[in-house]
Amino acid sequence: MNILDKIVADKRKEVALKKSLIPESQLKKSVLFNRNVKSLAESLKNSASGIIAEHKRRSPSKAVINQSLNVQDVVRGYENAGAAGISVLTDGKYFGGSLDDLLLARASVKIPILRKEFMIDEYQILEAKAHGADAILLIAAVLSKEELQKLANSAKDLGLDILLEVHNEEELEKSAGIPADMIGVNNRNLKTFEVSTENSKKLAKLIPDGIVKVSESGISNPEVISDLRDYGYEGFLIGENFMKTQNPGDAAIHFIEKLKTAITR
Ligand SMILES: O=C(O)c1ccccc1NCC(=O)[C@H](O)[C@H](O)COP(=O)(O)O
Repeated sequence: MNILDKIVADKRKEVALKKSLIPESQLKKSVLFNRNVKSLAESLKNSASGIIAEHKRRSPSKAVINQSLNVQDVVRGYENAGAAGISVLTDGKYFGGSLDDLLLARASVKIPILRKEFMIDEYQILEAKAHGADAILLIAAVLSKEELQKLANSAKDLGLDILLEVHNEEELEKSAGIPADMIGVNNRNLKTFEVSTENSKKLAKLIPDGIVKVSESGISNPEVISDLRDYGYEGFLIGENFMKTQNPGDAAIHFIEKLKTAITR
């Protein structure tokens, strides 16, 4: 079994357990459930940086990245640096995240927040809304077309933006007709962990017009963003490059300063 299949198998068990403890009716009582969400896609379109900065403590590909920081300090630093949005990993077992991280992030920043999670059930979409997310992630590699449609409808009913993640042409074809606000091309192969930003360039022309293009993973250099903008990308998801430092907010400030120079050259 590859790591992605293992993560999803664990997630199915986790969601089943949670459902038995916290009914959907309780999630809908959260004060955040009726909050007006903000559009991450719109924020990316109107942003100078286009950066979605991620809170990521560890990962299957890198083990520990940074476990010593407060989520609120990290996300405030990102907002202050000029990020268009925040991504919060909520998976506990493989990424060291939690729904509490999402709540703390929500309480700390005004910019849109993506719940970065392996979504396999509509229950998790309700959870995302109840904990203050503005957008959710759907990963084409782990969902059938029918599942994608069902989860996307559920997100749209709650007013949440959808970042639909693909890694190859086949997944992009499967995603046709799904009401995504953003298509994210993952530069990391989630089965082998190989990373290449060339993947974003390869798939760019196959993404339908009108959908915000996001390049995800393995971005550590502003020149890469400058290059990907020429392929129509408006969003750039960056985790490890910021989180591996002692001050991710400062790292984002320096990155965005260099990005401005790279873009104007
Ligand atoms: O990051 C991993 O190792 C990983 C492994 C398996 C499934 C998902 C994984 N990452 C989730 C992400 O999509 C990234 O955290 C995100 O794109 C940021 O990537 P990076 O800038 O390379 O930290």
